[in-house]
Amino acid sequence: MDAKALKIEAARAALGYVESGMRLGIGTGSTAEEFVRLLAEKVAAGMKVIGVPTSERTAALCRELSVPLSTLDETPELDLTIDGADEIDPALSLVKGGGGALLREKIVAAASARMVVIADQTKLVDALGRFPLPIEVNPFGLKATEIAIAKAAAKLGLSGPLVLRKTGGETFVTDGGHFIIDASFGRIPDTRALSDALHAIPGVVEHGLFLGLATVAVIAGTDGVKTVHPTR
Ligand SMILES: O=C[C@H](O)[C@H](O)[C@H](O)COP(=O)(O)O
Repeated sequence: MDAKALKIEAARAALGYVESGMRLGIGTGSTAEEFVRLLAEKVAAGMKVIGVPTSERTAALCRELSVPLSTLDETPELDLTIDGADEIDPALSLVKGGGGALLREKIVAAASARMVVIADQTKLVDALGRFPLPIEVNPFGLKATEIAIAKAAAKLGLSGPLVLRKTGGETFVTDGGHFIIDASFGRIPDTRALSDALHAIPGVVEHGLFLGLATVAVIAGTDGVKTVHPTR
């Protein structure tokens, strides 16, 4: 089974968490897109849900497939968010933001009673940090913010390249108008300490560590789909 097929299997299994009448946070990325496609089939068959998309990209796909949408301002409390991840550890701490949507994803997940993460088995890790950590920053004072990130990381014994994300040769700009610095720190032993240190930097808007947000992960592998609960 190829990676796309595994993503579809995880997305299909996550549909089991969706009930008619729910207010849904809808994630971003290739796995979340498979979920949107399957959700659209359920909606066409009569399921009543209202979705809050976590990116303009997801919003466009939902509109194309006639999945009813709301905004977080109109619908500020959600029953469930379904989203992908770049890395998932045994506590269900996540790295997200490979697609640049981490800020809206985190706001939506925090407004949801539950968050189901969908992924193929390659996303499971023993410790977060193999995937570069996306850090969303304000364009103002970019260099100063980068220096502050490096200093904060060094205090925690972390170091590595900080790379301003580009796409097609241009600086990548998030839906919120911010930039992303991808931080290759390697293994992050204390994710909470790094999260707190990054939040203390004024130019950092948000980062891609999702701690204590995911309630369950639905992981598709070559031997089937399994449900993972956080080990705390
Ligand atoms: O910003 C993007 C999101 O955090 C995605 O959920 C994450 O990058 C995983 O994406 P994919 O399902 O394409 O691997």
